[in-house]
Amino acid sequence: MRLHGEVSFDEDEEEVVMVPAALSSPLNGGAVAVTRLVVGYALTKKKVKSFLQPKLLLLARKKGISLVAIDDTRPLAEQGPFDIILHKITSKEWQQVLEDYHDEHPEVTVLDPPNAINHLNNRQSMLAEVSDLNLSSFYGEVCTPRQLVIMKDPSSIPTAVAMAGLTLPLVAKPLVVDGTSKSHELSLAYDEASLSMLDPPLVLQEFVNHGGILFKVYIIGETIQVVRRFSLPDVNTYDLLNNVGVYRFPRVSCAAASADHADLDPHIAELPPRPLLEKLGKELRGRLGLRLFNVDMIRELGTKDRYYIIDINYFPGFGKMPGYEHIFTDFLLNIAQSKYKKCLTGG
Ligand SMILES: Nc1ncnc2c1ncn2[C@@H]1O[C@H](COP(=O)(O)OP(=O)(O)OP(=O)(O)O)[C@@H](O)[C@H]1O
Ligand SMILES: O=P(O)(O)O[C@H]1[C@H](OP(=O)(O)O)[C@@H](OP(=O)(O)O)[C@@H](O)[C@@H](O)[C@@H]1OP(=O)(O)O
Ligand SMILES: [Mg+2]
Ligand SMILES: [Mg+2]
Repeated sequence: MRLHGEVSFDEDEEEVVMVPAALSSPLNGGAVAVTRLVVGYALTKKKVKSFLQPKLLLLARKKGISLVAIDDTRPLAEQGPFDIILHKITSKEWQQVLEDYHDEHPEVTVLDPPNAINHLNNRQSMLAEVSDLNLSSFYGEVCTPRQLVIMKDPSSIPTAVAMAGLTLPLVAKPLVVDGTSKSHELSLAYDEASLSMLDPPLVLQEFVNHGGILFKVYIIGETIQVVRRFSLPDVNTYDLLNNVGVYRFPRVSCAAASADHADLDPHIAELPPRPLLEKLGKELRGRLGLRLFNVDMIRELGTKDRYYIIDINYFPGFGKMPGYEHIFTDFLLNIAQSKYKKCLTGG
């Protein structure tokens, strides 16, 4: 933990600095050791716009957190010093820079480790940790839709699907998630023959009817928050018998509005039980080795507690989460406090 160690009196301080409890140390005459937490960020322009909203910047400033843009054209070692680095840049070069920097500066918290994030950049590995989760059946069942990975040769898809015994309709998703809009282009395939029109590499996932509502579960460290979003509508037998072909969707989730204040059937709107979400968040945090992500969850239509996880995203659109500025700044301060405590106890 880097303590910048300036000594000042509250009333003389130009900026209002709320010194985190574990970091403040009263000195003679009521002065406090002013501590600044320096958080470097390497984010795309789009992410900076959606995440670094004025309300977050203002609160961070009040709490003594400096958010500093990392210049990726300059060596990282020449910038900072940083206490924490936030990042969502998928290039191999950046990941190497970050790993080298972390080897040199293990005291800096990197949120999160690039190799752990990489797990979420592939729609097969992202769900692997979920498929053997064993959440207590008391709270409900959490699983993933059956899916098949197709690497190449579209003409082989109908046979591969039949052999795997997947049930139509199927959602086709690009295998790799690399931040491009192309990696969010989905298709819904109604019949086997049309599957050969798809463009591998992709995953084919069974479509699960869920009443058109999706639960976005945001995880920021130990805090979990869930919101409702409109999702794809259910597909019934009539639709299945009367539709052929592949329906393409540019980016479903981006267009999906919040359904938190919509007048919905209570069976469909009911949020997943809190204990289930707590357990899920804790398990996934540990298994994925990540602290900043969200999980897209749906409840199978007609069931009370059968949930499917269909997507996991690293450093998602936290700016859309109500009250994120408080949760995120507290999260950063907690990291600093635990490091400081460790430092004091020599741990
Ligand atoms: N197996 C499924 N069954 C039912 N609906 C699905 C399924 N998979 C995806 N969907 C619908 O399609 C949407 C987009 O799918 P998904 O979340 O996998 O894509 P994404 O591009 O990774 O989204 P995001 O922008 O959240 O990263 C979901 O939010 C949901 O509405
Ligand atoms: O667009 P937003 O900022 O809100 O965030 C979206 C984010 O885009 P960004 O990282 O470019 O911001 C996406 O990341 P990539 O896969 O494209 O890298 C993905 O994580 C979505 O799930 C996020 O939406 P949410 O799930 O929170 O609704
Ligand atoms: Mg999604
Ligand atoms: Mg996604």
